[in-house]
Amino acid sequence: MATQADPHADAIEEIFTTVAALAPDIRDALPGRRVQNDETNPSGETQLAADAYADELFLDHLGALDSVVEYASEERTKIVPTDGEEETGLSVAIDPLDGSSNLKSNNTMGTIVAVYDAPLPAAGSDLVAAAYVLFGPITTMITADGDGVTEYLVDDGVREVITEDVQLPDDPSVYGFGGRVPDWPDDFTAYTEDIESDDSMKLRYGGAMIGDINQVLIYGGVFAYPALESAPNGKLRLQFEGNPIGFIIESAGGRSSDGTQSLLDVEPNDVHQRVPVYVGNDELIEQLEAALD
Ligand SMILES: O=P(O)(O)OC[C@H]1O[C@](O)(COP(=O)(O)O)[C@@H](O)[C@@H]1O
Ligand SMILES: [Mg+2]
Ligand SMILES: [Mg+2]
Repeated sequence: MATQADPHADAIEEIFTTVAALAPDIRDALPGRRVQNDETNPSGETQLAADAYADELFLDHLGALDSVVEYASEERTKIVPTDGEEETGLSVAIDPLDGSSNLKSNNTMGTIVAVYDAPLPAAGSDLVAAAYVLFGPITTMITADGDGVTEYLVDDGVREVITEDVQLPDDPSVYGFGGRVPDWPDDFTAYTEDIESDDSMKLRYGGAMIGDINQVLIYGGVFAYPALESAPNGKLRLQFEGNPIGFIIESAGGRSSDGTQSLLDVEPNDVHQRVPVYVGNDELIEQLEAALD
C-alpha cells in the first residue's frame, strides 16, 4: 500500500478531486437516463443509458490527466491507453455506476474507482488508492490512499471532510448477502445461519454493493456476494469492485476474502474476471473462511 511519502500522492489527489467534481454531473444526468440501452456490457448485463454516460464522462476527464496512462471500465470491453506520463502514470479502473439496476426503483447507487500502479489487469496488491462516491440521500465519498480512510461530504463537486481515519466499529451489527438463497453453496448457507442466529446482527441488503459496503464501514458487519452453485466466481468483478472494496475495508481495519485469501492477493487474469467477495469485521471473515474451508 502507498504511504504518506508516496510519490503518487499528488496524482491520487488529482484523481480523487476529478471524481468528486464529476459527482454533480452524474447525479444531474440520472433522471433522464433510467432507460435501457440496446447494449449489454462486457459482463453480459443490460446497460442503462446512465452507465454509458458515466463511463464516457470518466474517460473524458480521467483520461485527460497526466497522471493516468490507462483507463478501464466495467462498461467497455477493452482497456483504453490514455495520454498520461508513461514513466509515472497510474492505471484507473472504474465501475461508473455501481448498482445501476437500483436506478429504476430510485435506490442507492455509487461510483467506484481503483488506482493501480501497474498495467491492467492488476492485482489488489498493486493498488495505491481506491475510492467510492455514494449517491444516497446526500452525496458522500470514501477514499483510501494507503494512509487511512476518509469520509467526505461532496458538496457541489467539492470534498469536505466528515471523518478522518474511518475504522470499522468493534461491535458489528449488519449483514447483507447477495445471490439467490437456493443458489448458495451449503457451506455458505451454514455460515449465514450462524450470522442470522446472532441476535446482535440484522439483515440489511440494498442491491448496490456500494450502499451495502458503506453500512458495513459505518456500523460494522459483513457483506458477501458469494460463490454460487451456478456461478463459482460469483457476480462482482475483481478490477472494478472486489479489489477497491477490499483495499478500502482492509485500510479501515477490516478484512477481505475470496473465500480463502485476501481479495488483494487474487491473481488477475482478465480485466472483467469475477470473484466471490466477502468483506467485513476481522472475526466475521475469519469465521467465514473457516466455514468455507
Ligand atoms: O441484483 P443482485 O443479484 O442482488 O446483485 C446486486 C449486486 O450487483 C451489483 O449491482 C453489480 O454492480 P453493477 O450495477 O455495477 O453491475 C452490485 O452493486 C450489487 O452488490
Ligand atoms: Mg458494480
Ligand atoms: Mg456498474
